[in-house]
Amino acid sequence: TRSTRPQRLLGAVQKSATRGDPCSVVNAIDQFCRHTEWAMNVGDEKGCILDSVVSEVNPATVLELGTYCGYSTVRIARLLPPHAKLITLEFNPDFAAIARQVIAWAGMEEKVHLVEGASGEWIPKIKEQFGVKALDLVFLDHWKDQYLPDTKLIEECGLLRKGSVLLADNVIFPGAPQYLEYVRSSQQYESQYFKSHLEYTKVEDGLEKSVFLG
Ligand SMILES: Nc1ncc2ncn(CCCCCNC(=O)c3cc(-c4ccc(F)cc4)cc(O)c3O)c2n1
Ligand SMILES: [Mg+2]
Repeated sequence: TRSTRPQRLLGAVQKSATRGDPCSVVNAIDQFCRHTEWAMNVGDEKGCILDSVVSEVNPATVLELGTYCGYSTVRIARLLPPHAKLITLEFNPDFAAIARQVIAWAGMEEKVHLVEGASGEWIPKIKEQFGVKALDLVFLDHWKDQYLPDTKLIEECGLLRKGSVLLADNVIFPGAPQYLEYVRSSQQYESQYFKSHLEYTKVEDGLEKSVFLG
């Protein structure tokens, strides 16, 4: 039977990237998605904005919602200090299976906990399961209509502290209008839009960075 797009993306990583070199994994995926087959990774252009936010926050604990093939997981993990933790939630077992291999190829297993399951089910378990007191950075890249309910759930679970940063992908395309309205109008957040493009295209998209004010 025909391979899947995630399987072909993993093949490109195993063919072109160096084991243990996260930058070569990121570059191999970008090359593949730009020149061979588009895939819904945050990509290189928005990825540079992601890098700058991760470097600025220098997080000890990161939550990623929506792993897909692990591109942004590797992109974030490569910038984290040795004992920092990245918890990434993936709903789709086939995506999770590929992401584990991409993360392993990059040599990032130590810093990454990949959890298979729905965000709504797992967010309430994070404190006890991972001994997390607060999330320093949340990267939202899962179902766009889940961004708002999951943000409210993260607040209700007491997972944010003064200065915690939410960074949301695709706020323009496919779009997360209700989420944008919420973080931009709430007194509890200081929001900033980083204009960019949908991965590997000329279509406008961007990232919204929202600092929790407590
Ligand atoms: N609740 C829960 N918990 C955990 C979970 N893990 C995964 N999921 C389900 C998420 C499924 C993938 C989400 N990502 C996207 O849909 C996405 C799409 C495009 C795109 C597509 C077609 C176009 F023509 C143009 C742009 C581009 C992007 O950058 C995207 O991120 C979960 N859900
Ligand atoms: Mg995305």
